[in-house]
Amino acid sequence: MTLQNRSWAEPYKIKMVEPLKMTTEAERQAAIVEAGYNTFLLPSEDVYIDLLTDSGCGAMSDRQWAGMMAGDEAYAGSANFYKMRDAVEEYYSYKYTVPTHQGRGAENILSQILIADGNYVPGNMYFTTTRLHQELAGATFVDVIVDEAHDPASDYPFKGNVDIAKLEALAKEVGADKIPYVCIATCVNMAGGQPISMANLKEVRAWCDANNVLLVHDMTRVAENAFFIQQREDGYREKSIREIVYELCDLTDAATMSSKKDALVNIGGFLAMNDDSIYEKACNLVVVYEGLHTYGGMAGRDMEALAIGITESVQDDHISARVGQVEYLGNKLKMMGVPIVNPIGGHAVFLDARAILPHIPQDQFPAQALAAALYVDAGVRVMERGAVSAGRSKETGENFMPKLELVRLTLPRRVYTQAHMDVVAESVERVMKQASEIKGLKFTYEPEYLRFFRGKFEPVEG
Ligand SMILES: Cc1ncc(COP(=O)(O)O)c(C=O)c1O
Ligand SMILES: N[C@@H](Cc1ccc(O)cc1)C(=O)O
Repeated sequence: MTLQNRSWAEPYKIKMVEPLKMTTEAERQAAIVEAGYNTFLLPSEDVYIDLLTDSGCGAMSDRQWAGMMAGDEAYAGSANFYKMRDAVEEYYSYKYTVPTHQGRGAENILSQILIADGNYVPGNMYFTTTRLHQELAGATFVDVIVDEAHDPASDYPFKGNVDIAKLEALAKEVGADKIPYVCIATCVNMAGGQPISMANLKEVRAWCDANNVLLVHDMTRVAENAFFIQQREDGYREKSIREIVYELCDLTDAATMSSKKDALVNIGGFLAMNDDSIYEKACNLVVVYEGLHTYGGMAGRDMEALAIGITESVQDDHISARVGQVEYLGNKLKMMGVPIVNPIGGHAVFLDARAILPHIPQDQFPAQALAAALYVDAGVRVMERGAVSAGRSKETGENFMPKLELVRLTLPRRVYTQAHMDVVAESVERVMKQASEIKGLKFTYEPEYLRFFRGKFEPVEG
């Protein structure tokens, strides 16, 4: 893909550094026990290379930091809000923008506006917070992603695609009038950072039009999706990321955004749409949950940084280096024989924990155990994305047992170097060699909502 015969380098240079703390293996062993084998509960000071998430932990540019000084912290009508709103319209096509403190704030408001009790919301695989807000608003989430997305070994280039036959079957079963909207994520997080193709999104759009159903876009990683379209889809090779991002957004009616990812800021999000009646309802609700409709929980300076981040996020050089670094790590792991989700994703490399730890049954959470072992080996923090994340069925209370039992090595944007990636890959290789010594885990504490964030575990003995 981007890695041709010549070497490439990041399109920036480093002008400020944050020292990292090294710890001993004994210290890390004590820290993971204290954290209940949950990497979310580790103090970040005890982490050497932090690949927990790509959310809010990217490096802002000097332009963005300069913009922070131009923060207009007026309670109402901040100049930075108008700049952010204009950037959303110019780059993402949506006419109306409602700021929120982060993505899930937007999900909450949108779900409350569009969902009625007993509705169904189809989507290209679930995301934890998105599904929870849909459920809290009274809907049942239905996965309509293509089957290939559930197979880590499949090389299918657009694993984020919707299987239109699944959408059609749902509408036949429950009635299209019970479907308020189809929820499409670009570069599907839980599928391994896998893109939806433009052609498929157009088909979804046509289906929505034919059935009088809205199309909502979780645009958290839209620029990464655009990069894969540019690389893989006929007719897009000569188009810029900026053009492709705009075209993707323009196919949809409304969007929720966690701007802590692709839009290169440390905090913030928004809800955006073209329909003025939805906008009016969103303005009514945002004042209840987030703040006035011109700040929605964001400081003026953060809205300024976001407006600038949007422009940087769609630059071709930026995005090819960003996805290129993920590819570099993924290819290195592949060469070492580590089983990972194929194709390599946009924001992360996903390890196939089932294949690495075949001796641990899924109800003993192999991905959680692997994430903990990786931390102990070299201080690299990663995240479980399997049965713990999937939670329990709201109907039966049973644990979901997803086909994908993964560990996610997530790359913050513009933060680490290739040397960090080498250290990470070597650690994964070392842990894999000792895989048979890793034990399964059981819950000692299970929170009611989004249990993966704060749950605690201990090893299953025997
Ligand atoms: C695909 C996707 N949607 C929504 C969210 C929610 O965003 P936030 O963490 O900003 O609330 C996230 C990350 O959490 C995400 O990765
Ligand atoms: N969206 C962020 C933070 C997050 C992590 C896990 C979640 O299930 C929810 C939110 C991420 O994907 O990394």
